[in-house]
Amino acid sequence: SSASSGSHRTFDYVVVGGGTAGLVVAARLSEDPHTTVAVIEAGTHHVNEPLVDTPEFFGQAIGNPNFDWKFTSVPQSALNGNVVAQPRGKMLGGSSGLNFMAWDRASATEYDAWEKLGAEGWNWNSLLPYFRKTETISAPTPEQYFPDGPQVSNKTFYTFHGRDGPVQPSYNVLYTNITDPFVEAVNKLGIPTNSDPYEGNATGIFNLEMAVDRVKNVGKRSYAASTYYNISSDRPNLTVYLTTQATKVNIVSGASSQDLRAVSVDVVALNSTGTNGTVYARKEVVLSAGAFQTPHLLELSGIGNKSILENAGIKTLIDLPGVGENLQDHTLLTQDFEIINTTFTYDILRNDQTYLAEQQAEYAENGTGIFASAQFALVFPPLKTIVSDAVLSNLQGQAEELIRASGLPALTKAQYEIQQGWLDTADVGHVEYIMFPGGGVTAASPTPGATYLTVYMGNMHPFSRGTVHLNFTNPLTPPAIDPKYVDKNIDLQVVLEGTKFVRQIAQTQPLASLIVNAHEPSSNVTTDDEWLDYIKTFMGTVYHPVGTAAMVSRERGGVVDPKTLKVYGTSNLRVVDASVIPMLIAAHPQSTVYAIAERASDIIRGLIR
Ligand SMILES: Cc1cc2nc3c(=O)[nH]c(=O)nc-3n(C[C@H](O)[C@H](O)[C@H](O)COP(=O)(O)OP(=O)(O)OC[C@H]3O[C@@H](n4cnc5c(N)ncnc54)[C@H](O)[C@@H]3O)c2cc1C
Repeated sequence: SSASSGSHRTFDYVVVGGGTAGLVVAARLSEDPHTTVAVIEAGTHHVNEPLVDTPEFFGQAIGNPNFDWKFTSVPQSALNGNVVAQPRGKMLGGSSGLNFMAWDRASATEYDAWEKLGAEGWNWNSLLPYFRKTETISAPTPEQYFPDGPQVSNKTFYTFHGRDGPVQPSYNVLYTNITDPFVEAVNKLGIPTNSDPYEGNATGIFNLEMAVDRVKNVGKRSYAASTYYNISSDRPNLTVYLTTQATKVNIVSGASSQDLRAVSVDVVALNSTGTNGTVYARKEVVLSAGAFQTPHLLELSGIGNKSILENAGIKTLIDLPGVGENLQDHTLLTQDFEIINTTFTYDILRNDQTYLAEQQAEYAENGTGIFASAQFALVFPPLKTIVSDAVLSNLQGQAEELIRASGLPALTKAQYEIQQGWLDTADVGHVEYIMFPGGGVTAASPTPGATYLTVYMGNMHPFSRGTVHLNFTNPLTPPAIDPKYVDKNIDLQVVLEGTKFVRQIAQTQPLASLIVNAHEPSSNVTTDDEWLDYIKTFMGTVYHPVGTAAMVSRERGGVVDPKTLKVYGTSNLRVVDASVIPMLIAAHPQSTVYAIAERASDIIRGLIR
């Protein structure tokens, strides 16, 4: 039910942020008809909005204030002072409504590392039931396997996948004829096809599930608003405040001198349909505002590093120096190649107006065809597959030096020790390649009539650590986001090696004979210095910030207790979103965020102790 202004603004639970995690928590807590739940969401609910629903339009809502918070980083010193765009979904559904719909998981080792860092109870085995609980998915058909990928039995498939969860991901149904040659070239370079990367080893090259519904809302993005909100929206005990921004959690002394209590949330209307004033929580406040805005709200509420709060003139209620620290993100570098134009690619939507019109009609009629597709192949090689032994040992040396550096925060040191091992591990992807069969996404414009192959490269396990902190005390001013991209030289070097390897893929058969030339960067870019120049000019993000309210021990710099997800020093303020992830994983995070929120909901309901 939608909120009207009025006097009944007290609920058992107030969830701040109706995004990916927030809508899971709201849907699960409101299953009990005697529990009242409010969601405070700054964006609107987009219904029948092509820029959200149509898979082929992925990326087009970025930068549009109706969908995107449009944050930017502070100037990045290792990138010649460039600022890097930091889009975040501003709508019911949050970033699950803005993202590229990739639906994958990391390797078991990477989730188990969270527990090693101190996130007690959070590991592959404890998350697997929640991955399954989130989704309904059909096993791939024989045509949906990549070359050289053995078929997985239904029994095995459903050990690792869900049959009755709200999100409806699916395998793509339309493939271009550049995909198989790309897979075969990657195979030749020692990276095998992985038929089911969802079983705990997510390395290799694989066809992935996409959050595209082909069952219920056929051909549409399957995201938190169309799934978790849809199943709960007509409950009278669930209230959603849209176009309403939370500005502060009000906190008072609690029963014990140790623990403070969150009692209400101040809110500001962003337009005439929004709500001004205060929303009250009888039991708890749950922060699900995402990896940038959750720490921002904590600081605005007096929880954070005392000296940062003092500088801003905010009274410190809980001195918690981990708030807004430990920011980690996957950096992105994009290259494209012109390919011979007898090859069918997504460029056809630019190059063939008849096909475009036919496809538009088919999508409008049936929800099928190229507009229901966003086709990628994902490649997660271990580091040693893409670099020489000499480079590997050099990188290991750099990691060792980083570990020995004095003044390293305890959490970072523990992470580095794990990451150093991963430099030489077979079951952890170190970089990611995303193959998109089409062009038009690099800085160089496509030539009319030409066809392209795009390869995005991401660094999965960076050593650089950034911060997000309040900028001004005006709560409506965005926080200062400083990801410190490639701040550590080892990251720059991994990106350099990873980027150069893309050329190697392009030079390997059967792909090589389909390539006309390197388009962006052009084949003039060959030396390391030229590559580094390209990297520093064009580095962006895969949009995966995590870690800014980490669930590790307070002594280690944690912000929430992993057993309860309660903010240290409070009895009833929890964080449930990507902020709690203690260390990045080699995967796109959304399916993991949904699983975290499912497990968190069981913790809040007392089903896990
Ligand atoms: C452009 C883009 C592409 C991506 N591509 C992929 C992909 O292909 N696959 C993948 O797995 N992941 C992808 N991701 C990442 C993934 O979407 C996020 O990791 C995930 O959705 C984060 O979930 P969350 O619940 O932490 O935050 P969000 O889903 O962002 O939710 C936060 C919510 O809180 C609201 N909010 C924030 N502050 C306030 C406030 N003060 N008051 C009221 N409301 C507030 C926001 O409007 C938002 O709705 C992408 C992200 C982006 C931005």
